[in-house]
Parts: sequence; structure tokens; C-alpha cells
Amino acid sequence: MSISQRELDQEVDRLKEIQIRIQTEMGRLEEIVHYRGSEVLDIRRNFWDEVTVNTSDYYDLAETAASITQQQAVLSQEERSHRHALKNLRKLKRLHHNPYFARIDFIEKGEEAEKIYIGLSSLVDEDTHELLIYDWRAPISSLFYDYTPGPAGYQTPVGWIQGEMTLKRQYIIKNGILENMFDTGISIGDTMLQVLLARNTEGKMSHIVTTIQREQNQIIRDDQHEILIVQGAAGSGKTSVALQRVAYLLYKHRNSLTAEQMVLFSPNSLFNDYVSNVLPELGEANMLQTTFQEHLQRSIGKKYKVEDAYEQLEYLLSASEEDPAYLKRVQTIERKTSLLFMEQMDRYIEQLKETGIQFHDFRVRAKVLISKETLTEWFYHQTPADAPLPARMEKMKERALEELETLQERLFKNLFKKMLRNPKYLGTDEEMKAESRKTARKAFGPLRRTAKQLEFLDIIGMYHNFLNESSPIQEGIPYEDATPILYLKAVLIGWPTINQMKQVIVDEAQDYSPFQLRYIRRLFPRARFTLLGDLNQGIHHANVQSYTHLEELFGQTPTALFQMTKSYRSTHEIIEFTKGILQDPEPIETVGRSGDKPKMVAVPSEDLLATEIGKGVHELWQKGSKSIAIICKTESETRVAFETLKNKMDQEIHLITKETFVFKGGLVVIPAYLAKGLEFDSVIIYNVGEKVYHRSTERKLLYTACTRALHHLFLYFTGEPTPLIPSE
Ligand SMILES: Nc1ncnc2c1ncn2[C@@H]1O[C@H](COP(=O)(O)OP(=O)(O)OP(=O)(O)O)[C@@H](O)[C@H]1O
Repeated sequence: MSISQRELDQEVDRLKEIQIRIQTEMGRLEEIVHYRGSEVLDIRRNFWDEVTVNTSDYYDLAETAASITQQQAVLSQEERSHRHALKNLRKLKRLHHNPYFARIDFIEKGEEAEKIYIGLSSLVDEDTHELLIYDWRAPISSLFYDYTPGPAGYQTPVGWIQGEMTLKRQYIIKNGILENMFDTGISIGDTMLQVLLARNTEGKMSHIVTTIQREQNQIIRDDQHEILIVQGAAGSGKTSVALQRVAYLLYKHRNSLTAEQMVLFSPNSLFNDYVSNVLPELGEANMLQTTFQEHLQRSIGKKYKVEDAYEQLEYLLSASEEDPAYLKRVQTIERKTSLLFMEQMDRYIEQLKETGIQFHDFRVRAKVLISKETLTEWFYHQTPADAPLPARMEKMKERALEELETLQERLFKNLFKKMLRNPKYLGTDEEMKAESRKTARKAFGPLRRTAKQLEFLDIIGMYHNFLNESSPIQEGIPYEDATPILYLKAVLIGWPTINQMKQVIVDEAQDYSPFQLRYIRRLFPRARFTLLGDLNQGIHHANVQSYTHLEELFGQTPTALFQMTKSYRSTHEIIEFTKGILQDPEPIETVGRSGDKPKMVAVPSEDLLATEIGKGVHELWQKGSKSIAIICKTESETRVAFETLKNKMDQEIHLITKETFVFKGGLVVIPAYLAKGLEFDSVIIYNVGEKVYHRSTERKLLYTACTRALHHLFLYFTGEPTPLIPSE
């Protein structure tokens, strides 16, 4: 739709006017920040001058205390005002160069037409209290995301507002200059979205608030359901939705929810870095970010090393399918990740109430102080059989600490006696007593800690007993055993209290096993959950297979299942090509952006792969790519590729392994499972030869790798191409 020159001039004028207001307000706030800042410093420096200190009698003491309290109150009031002004100033600085990105004109039934400008945060006219810019998260801003011009409505805390949208306009404002604007007609698609999607990507993920789509907006703003499950095709914006949802919830519940009460489980640390800019760009603090692996290792403790999920995967991808050890491992993994296994554990734990509990001896070097038999005897005879297990363990702790106290007293007496007899020690009896007491206390320190943390419970021993296996875990815990071991521990001694967590977000949820998901649910009993995943991209063995399964896992509470089927990342050609890799795909649609067809390149021999890929990289730079990933199947293939490629490239090339924590753009070589969740202008699959990808379990991995591409996809192969890619 064409926009008249008059309208354009009006918009330019308005933008100028808003910027002047922002500048004026910034100036005012800068003064306040400066003034409050020096006030705070002043109060801190002269704190004691203002306090009347008199401690001669009770009344004076009380007066002194009151005076300190009063002075503290003044200080925190000043600090609060300072923080508030600083926060507002930062907000204005963000708005200054890009105050808003959209406008809608809306006529509420029975009211006058209103122009609503929407930006990253709101701006109020201090004098008239008029809202000059609405925050994108305000209820009314929903209109922009949900409707095209025509009848429209939105939900407010007091009910539904119905009316008519007469205009929907989007702006591209850069460095304070209005570069372009588009009006959306009833039938015209989202021009702005197409412009954004056609761009090249250089680095970390960016926010999408200027072009959130209706299906995404629904998920971002859903506050009704305690459990949200999102199936989203590759590139449909799951991670984006998760992050904008965090920003939305922080805005909506700003008086009761903080960033520390939200946690995001992401696939790996590299990914954490990749997404780390989004919330700060939106003016919000990042929520806690972690990986399940990190949780496992931290909870198991330093004594044992938990195998990495990627090590497990590396093994499964590299071992021969005929190897009996491989087959056994696959079976074991399938068993230990199932809910059936959890039920079997529950039965075993039930039994432990009567028999079979195991402890470690309390010992100092070789000397046993409290034997495991004694501990077992205490458990079954001195703790109430009908009490819950954690309560019984609490009793055990008390009992052990008591016993340690007695033993420590005995040691003290012996030491003291020895000192008295030994002419080497000089000093009064009292001094020697104190010395001996100190030595005894120190000697018992580690044992007391063991008791307090209930480390005398032999969790691993019981786990082995349950499995009916004799070989005890030495220093490494296989990935598939780590969660069951922690589950056993939690049920026996009580779940760690992570109750303050109100929102838990699990990205790549399809890579968790049913056992793990149920475990996570119990870890955060009071939290609301957002689980986002794509069954097409399930790369781990025995992960969740269906959404009914997921719903069952989280059941009971209000649960909603959303589907996002449009893929925003890749061109139409790449999407169609990658669909062919899947056998029974979840639905995927394109948003209509077109590009080159993916290219399969046959290479006569492996020695020539690097040279050919070098040429491909060159071609892709020429086409304007700013980020290129050469994706390999495993870490070992990645290392080989990196070594052979690094001398063939004119540009710098980065190797990415699971030890890489910082996301780098440019040219990278990366294993497929780490490329998960990331995206690049161009993707090169290192070798899609039949010898490399042939098992059906590798289908989803290959799919995941190919769907990382925005604009171009090149696939190289030696020998025959993989049968997983249908020939045209
Ligand atoms: N509404 C939108 N407007 C503009 N860009 C969008 C929108 N939704 C998604 N995108 C872009 O599409 C790309 C894919 O988004 P994102 O990584 O969130 O998808 P995903 O579903 O998590 O993908 P995957 O599962 O394949 O890793 C990103 O570049 C994102 O910025």
C-alpha cells in the first residue's frame, strides 16, 4: 500500500518530536542520577555522623539502635531512588535511536480513534500522562501481533475490548532516522518479516519483537496454563518464543516475579552464549541458564565424573551396529530412561523401608568408628518404621552426630591424658585441655560434614543392588545412570529445595528421556513449565517419542499443547529438501522466501574433500554469506575435517567442540549435535556419503544439521550418497 508524502512527513515530524522529548527527559534523569548518586555516597561516608551513639545504659542503647535504623532507612530510600532513575535512564537510552517499530490505529467501540505507537518499552508524557509509546508487552499491543486491519480485540485484566483496527504500520528506524515504513493491508503479507528474514546473520541470536507472528504471540502471552508444551518445526521460533515469553512474564508479573526465579535448561553452554543477548536487548536481565548436564554433575558431586550426554552419543554414532557391546548399551539406555524403570525403582525404594538399606562406615583412615552394620541396625531399630524415608534419614543424621560427639569427647580425654603424661608439653591444665579439645574437634570435622550431608548413605551401592550388578561404579558414571542415581538419592533423603523457582523453561525438550522429565518435574514442584521441542530433531536414544507421552508426564495440571508449523529460518527450497530426509515428519510450512536449491556435490575421493569444500566456502562468501558452518557427524570427524581444512582456507576457521563456551560467527567446523539450536547463513555438510550416514537413527541428526541453514546448503559426499536423502 502506498503511503502519501504528507503522511510520510507527518511521521518524520513525529519521530523528531519524540526524540526531542526523550532527549529532554534523558537530560533531566541524568541530573537526578548524578544528584542521587552523590547523596548515596554522602550518606554512606557520613553515616556515623548522623547517628547518636550512646551505649551507657539500656535506654541510650535503644535510642542508638533506633537512630541507626532510621539512618539506614534514609540510605536505602536514596539508593532505591537512585536505582530507579538509573533504570529509567537506561531505558531511554535504548529508546533514543529506535523509539518504536509499529503503529496501529484502533477505534474501541463507542470511543474515539487512538494512535498506538509500539516500542521496546513504554514512554509516558510526564505532564499529560499520555502514553506516547506502548511497551510491546502491553495488552493493547497484542492487537498488532494478532490482527490485520478490520475488526479486532484484545484481552485486558478487566475483560475483552472489541473495536476496529483502521491502520497497521511498521517502521524501520535506524540511528534515529526513519528509513522505511510499510502499511499492512487486509491481504498483504508481512513485508517487514520478509525483509528481516532475507538478511544475513553474523553472530548471536536477536530478539523478534518487531515481527512476532500470531501463533507465536499466543504462546508468548499464555498465562493460563501451568504447563505449556510446544511442538515447533525446525526454525519455527521455539527458542525465540521461549525468550520473548520470559521477557513478557517479567513484564506482566513485574511485582512478583524476578529473573532469578526463572530457569532455562538449554542443550549446552555454547547455546547459552548464543542466546545471551536477547533479553538484555529487550531491557531485561537474563534468567538463570543451565544445562541438565551441569545439574547432574553438580548434584553428584566431585567424587564421580558424570559421562557427558555427547560422549554417550559419540559412542552410539561411532560404534558398529553389530558389536554386541553396542547392542547391550542401546538396550540398557532404553531401559534406564523409561518410566517403567522409575516404577521399578519406586518398588525397590519401598522395600528399603524394611530391608536392604546400605551405608558406608564412618572411618578415620583404616579405623572404623561407626560400622555400616551399626548404622543399618540404627536405621531399622531406632528410626520410626512408618515415617517417610527422609524423616528417618534426618533421625539417622542426628543419631550419627550424637555418636560422633561421644567419640570426639573420648578422643579429647585420651589426648588430654597423653599430654599430661608427656613432659614435652608445658602449660596449665586448662591450656592443655583447650588444645586437646581443639585437636579432637578438628579430627572429627570431616566426619561431621559427612553426617550432615548424609554422605554415609551408600547410594551407588544400593543402585547396584537394585540393578543386581556387582561391578561397582569406579570413578565415571554413565550418562544413563546419573539421573536414576540422583532420583534414588532424592527419594531417600528428600528433594533439594529449589522451591523459589517459579518458571522452568526446557528447550530441545525432545532430547530428554521420560525418566529425566519426570525427575525435573519433581525437582521444581511449584514451578510452571514451558517445554519446547521438535520430535523431528530428537537425536538422543530413548528420548520422548510423542506429545501425548509428554502430556502424561506432566499431566494433572492445566496443560496446553501448541504447534508451530511455519519455519522462518530457511528458504522454501531448503525446507522442501530437508523434509525429504524425514520419514514421518511433524508438519512444516515455509513462509515463502525463495533461494537456491541445495546442492549435492560428488567428490571422487576423501583426499579431495577439503579442496572441494574450500571452493564451496569461497563461493558462499561470494554470495554474501557472513556465517558458514561445516557440519560433521561426530566430534572425531569434526577434528579430522578441521585439521585438513585449516590449511586450505584463506580466512580464519574455528573448531567447535563441547569444550567451546563462546559462540563465534564466521567460518566454523562443528559436530551436528552441537550445531543444534544454532543457525548460519550457509551450511556445508562435510560428508553425506553412504558410509557416514546410513542408520535410520542418524536420520534426525542429518535433518537437524541441514536445517541450520538460512540461505544456502551444500552437501558433499564421497562414494555413494546416503540413502537417507531421497534422490530426485
Ligand atoms: N516472528 C519472527 N520474526 C522474525 N524472525 C523470526 C521469527 N520467528 C523466528 N524467527 C527467526 O527464525 C530463526 C529460527 O528461530 P529459532 O532459533 O527460535 O527457532 P527454533 O524453533 O528454536 O529452531 P530449531 O529447533 O531449528 O533450532 C531465528 O533466526 C529467528 O530469529
